[in-house]
Amino acid sequence: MPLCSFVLFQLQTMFDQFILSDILQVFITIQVMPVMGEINGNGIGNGSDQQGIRANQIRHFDIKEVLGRGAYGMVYRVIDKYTRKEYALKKVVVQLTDEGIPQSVLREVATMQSFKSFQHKNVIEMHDVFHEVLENKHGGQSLHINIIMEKCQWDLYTFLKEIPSYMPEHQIKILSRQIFEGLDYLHSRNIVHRDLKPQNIMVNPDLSLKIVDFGLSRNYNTNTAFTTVVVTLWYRSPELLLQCSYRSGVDIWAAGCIVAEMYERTPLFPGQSEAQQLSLIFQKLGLPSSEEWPSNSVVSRNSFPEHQPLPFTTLCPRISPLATSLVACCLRFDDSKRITTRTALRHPYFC
Ligand SMILES: Nc1ncnc2c1ncn2[C@@H]1O[C@H](COP(=O)(O)OP(=O)(O)OP(=O)(O)O)[C@@H](O)[C@H]1O
Ligand SMILES: [Mg+2]
Repeated sequence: MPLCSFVLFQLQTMFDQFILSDILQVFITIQVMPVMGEINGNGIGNGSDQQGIRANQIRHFDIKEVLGRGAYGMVYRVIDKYTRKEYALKKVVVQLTDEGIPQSVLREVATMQSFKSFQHKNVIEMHDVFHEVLENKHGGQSLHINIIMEKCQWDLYTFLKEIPSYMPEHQIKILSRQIFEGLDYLHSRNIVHRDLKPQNIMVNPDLSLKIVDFGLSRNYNTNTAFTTVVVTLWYRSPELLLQCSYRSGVDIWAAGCIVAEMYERTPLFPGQSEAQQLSLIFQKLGLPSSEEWPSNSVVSRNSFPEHQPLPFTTLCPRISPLATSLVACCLRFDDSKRITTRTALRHPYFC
């Protein structure tokens, strides 16, 4: 099937699950931009940007070592051969079969494209996205999506693992504030990250912090209920685990877990299955009352034993009283009572 018909087929079959702006973005990205690519190298960009990347092709970059791996992509350190600037290249390889391009990849491309116009110090700067269609050894074709972004030093997971001792509170505060500032930027643009976790938060030696990996992001409207199973288990909020509708509160829950983890250097709720994750949350924070239990939950409250909340000093012995107060506001069972990014940034913890 020619690539353009294939992409149109993809878009059609995804119509039910994909919002219109995503479709337009993906259409522009996959369908229209290759034409521009012929004129302008193979770039899905405007050929050059303020940072000096020209009509982009992979041969314009020296590919160095692997910086990280994810579900779909490998991330490499690369050097622009012309400007000698260093970047991170996320390469997503998609086999072009009749099964089609994974929706999450299309979503990430669309989101990353829209992020080219967004600028925030705590959200990774995306310089360009371009693609190549390559022949496989056995005759098939694969689509290589190359995302050029600013390169950071560590992800927060590696950072917390490698620092020799506990972080002083003033440093935790610097990092925490930036998580909320990055989220505030995303939420104010109706983007819920949905997969916030230490692996998706980059840290640099000057303690600047950037949120990455919008593979599972999606534009949302206030009343939209999404499909579930998106946030990595340990940082997954109760409404996701109970398969209820959710909004930006899922990121606030994850942020609360991450702030606590920065003090303890160990995850707050390290569940191994969805059921165990819920049990662990209720064992530590107490079983919510029947009034609080969502009426549309697929799991009954009776499935769990009664638990009283444990004091935070037991859960997180290293956390300070003001940090406890902020984390507690992030970890409210009812997402409508959870703190917002705006209010969190005015919390006395940050004053
Ligand atoms: N800009 C960057 N600078 C340095 N390292 C990075 C950068 N972006 C990502 N990494 C590293 O690569 C890892 C994987 O990146 P990323 O989260 O973007 O991909 P992913 O998890 O495959 O995404 P997806 O959820 O779409 O599968 C990160 O956890 C991190 O260690
Ligand atoms: Mg990731």
